[in-house]
Amino acid sequence: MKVAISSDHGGNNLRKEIITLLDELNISYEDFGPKNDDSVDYPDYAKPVAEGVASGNFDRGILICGTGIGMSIAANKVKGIRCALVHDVFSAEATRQHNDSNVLAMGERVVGAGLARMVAKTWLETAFEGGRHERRVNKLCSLDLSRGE
Ligand SMILES: O=C(CO)[C@H](O)[C@H](O)[C@H](O)COP(=O)(O)O
Repeated sequence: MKVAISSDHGGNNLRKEIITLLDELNISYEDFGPKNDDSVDYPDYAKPVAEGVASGNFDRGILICGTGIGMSIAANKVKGIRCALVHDVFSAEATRQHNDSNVLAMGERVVGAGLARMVAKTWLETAFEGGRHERRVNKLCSLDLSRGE
């Protein structure tokens, strides 16, 4: 599995924690920054991760900002992205099993590093269940087409 990861300034510390987790799990990744703590705009950092996943260059994406909300809104505007904003382990498992989410968003100002690591590990290690959920995910994908770009 190859993961793309980025944050804004509000998620820099948690991004570093999650990168440590990816190293521990031997999961390959590309870090899209930012490279310092300057204030930046989250859509600029969501874009390369979401587009990298949508294009197939990466299997999954992880996005972190202060709340995770801005990053999740931005990512879900990219066709093919199912970004889940998650701060608990139950939802991390459920969104992989039921939604086949391909991007995880978290907020550094919302969740502690210990729980965020558990959320990310669960999300990375849980498989999509398929079955009835596949029909629903296909309907999600068809909503992309109805945007009429
Ligand atoms: O997009 C967000 C809110 O939904 C993120 O939490 C951002 O990190 C936040 O808006 C950044 O705020 P700041 O006051 O510029 O640090």
